[in-house]
Amino acid sequence: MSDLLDRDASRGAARASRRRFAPPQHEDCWSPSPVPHAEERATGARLEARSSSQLFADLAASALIAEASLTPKPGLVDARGPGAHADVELSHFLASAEALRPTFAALARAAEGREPSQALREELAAVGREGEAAMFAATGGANTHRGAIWALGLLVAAAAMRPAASATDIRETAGAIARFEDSAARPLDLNGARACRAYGVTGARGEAAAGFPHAATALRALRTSRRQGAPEAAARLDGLLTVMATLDDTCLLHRGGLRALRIARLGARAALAAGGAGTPDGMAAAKALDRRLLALNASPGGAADMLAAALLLDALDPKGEDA
Ligand SMILES: CC(C)(COP(=O)(O)OP(=O)(O)OC[C@H]1O[C@@H](n2cnc3c(N)ncnc32)[C@H](O)[C@@H]1O)[C@@H](O)C(=O)NCCC(=O)NCCS
Ligand SMILES: Nc1ncnc2c1ncn2[C@@H]1O[C@H](COP(=O)(O)OP(=O)(O)OP(=O)(O)O)[C@@H](O)[C@H]1O
Repeated sequence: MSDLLDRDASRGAARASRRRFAPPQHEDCWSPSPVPHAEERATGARLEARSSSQLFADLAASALIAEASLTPKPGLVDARGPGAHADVELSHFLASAEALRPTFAALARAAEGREPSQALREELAAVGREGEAAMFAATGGANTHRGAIWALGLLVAAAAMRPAASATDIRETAGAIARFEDSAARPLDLNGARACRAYGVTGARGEAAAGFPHAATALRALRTSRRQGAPEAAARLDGLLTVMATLDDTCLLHRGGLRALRIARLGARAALAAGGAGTPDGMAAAKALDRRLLALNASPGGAADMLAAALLLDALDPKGEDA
């Protein structure tokens, strides 16, 4: 895919000119990401043998690093620069992912041997909020991963409760936890909640309560593109685009309203219809979408979280036929 990109633009020039689909500065932006690959991924048996909170935490952190490092991505922070975000770049995302390992391990420990319940939901929420504090400490106050702590945190907890379960079982268990109310939640008026009220969507909470259907969508798209021979980076970008095509992403809504959501959806569909990220036409369409999102200062952060969730599920259930 890299030969589809403008080879001569430097990252700085690309940022200045907003031509963000320039080639990554380092070729390793396109090399396989830290998410374990087939032979390295935990098989069901190995997962059981190594069933430890640290394994789950490492898989979750690897998924976050892989998502952030995937380059290019429309509107999002990646190895080329901050995308539509003023206050963060890739180094913040990498530092945040590292800082969150203890949080994911603690979530897994808290969930081991448990069933979904109100008490568990509230224990996980307390750990999740500590994770948010660790993220803000690591990034100097920037929100790199709040949505991702929520989604991957619930999935890690579910995976710890159901060792060697399928991706579908893990998603459904995570949904069952999310459907309990957290009575200790402070009434924070966050951007996502405001967008949910303003536009009548259910956002990150609704996605979780439904068992993360868009993580399933991303995983199916990722595996389909791999089967069709797409390079790994293109398959991951196809996963992201497929989620963008349908998700009610409150990150897009709060930054750019319905117009941004509509542009993101139509642009993602156009890139997929043109053949996806592994083809010249698909990449050209993704490149056009990136320019439009940057002009709107809009970023599909929720879709990025669903890609990270899919990469985690892929590592937890590498041989799964289902998603
Ligand atoms: C539920 C959370 C994400 C708050 O969400 P809210 O929508 O109110 O606000 P906020 O703007 O912070 O987060 C929204 C983020 O979710 C992601 N997102 C946006 N839209 C979607 C969507 N449709 N689907 C999935 N994720 C989405 C984006 O990253 C976005 O930035 C979360 O911060 C929370 O409640 N944390 C408390 C800790 C907790 O309960 N943890 C549980 C165990 S991990
Ligand atoms: N590569 C990425 N680039 C940007 N956002 C991402 C990326 N990966 C995941 N995200 C998600 O996007 C969310 C950040 O969205 P956003 O910047 O809109 O946050 P905010 O703090 O609500 O808003 P604002 O920055 O506009 O004040 C994070 O919570 C994170 O989970």
